[in-house]
Amino acid sequence: MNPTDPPPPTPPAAPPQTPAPPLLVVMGVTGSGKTTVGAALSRRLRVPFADADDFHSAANVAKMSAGTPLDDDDRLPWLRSVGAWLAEHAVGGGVMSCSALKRAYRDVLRQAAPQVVFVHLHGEPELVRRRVAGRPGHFMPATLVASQFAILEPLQPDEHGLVLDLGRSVDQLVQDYLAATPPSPTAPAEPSPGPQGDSGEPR
Ligand SMILES: Nc1ncnc2c1ncn2[C@@H]1O[C@H](COP(=O)(O)OP(=O)(O)O)[C@@H](O)[C@H]1O
Ligand SMILES: O=C(O)[C@H](O)[C@@H](O)[C@H](O)[C@H](O)COP(=O)(O)O
Repeated sequence: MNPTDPPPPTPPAAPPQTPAPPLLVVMGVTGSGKTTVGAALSRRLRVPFADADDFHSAANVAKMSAGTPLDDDDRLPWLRSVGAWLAEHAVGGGVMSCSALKRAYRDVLRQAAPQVVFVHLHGEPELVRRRVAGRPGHFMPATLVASQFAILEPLQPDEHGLVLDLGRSVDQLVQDYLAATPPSPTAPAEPSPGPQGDSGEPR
């Protein structure tokens, strides 16, 4: 190499790692607040929201409306369609509210979207029963709350997720999620929170 030759070009710096947008399943028994909190989280995180209630077959809805709990066979096709939505949103992120009561059900969802994070809203059965009894215009009777707690399997240590206290307000729960989830290194600085808490600003 001639000493007057220009130095070889340096390779371009690697672009900064942009973290994937969150892909969440807000899980828990009927009436735990999945729909309400899931929708608030999706606004805060600026990702699409879906409610697994809307993925049930008419037969499943009729069964629950009549006060009969679903069984594993009823739930499998439903979980597969919920998993398909998660897979479709794996890149852009999303929030799905889905009871996902058993480990095996969450395995179906993880198989479709391995990066999914579960946010379990957990709390007192009596508070949940009161909320379901007071919720207007929903097919789920309060009599099914007990059966949902009976089959609920909490997140296991190897499952990616966190547990939040459903007794807190919706704004508090959004903040609890954000506090438990470290901000990404490339995210802009957090603005000071407004008076209403859930400001809809991206994290
Ligand atoms: N954190 C909360 N604090 C007070 N009420 C809540 C809270 N989350 C949900 N609710 C109310 O409880 C009822 C059940 O909530 P919902 O989101 O429908 O639960 P799920 O989707 O888990 O069945 C609704 O009437 C809702 O307005
Ligand atoms: O697996 C089930 O038994 C159902 O999916 C149930 O868990 C779910 O809770 C109902 O769809 C009612 O809907 P909400 O949970 O929104 O009340």
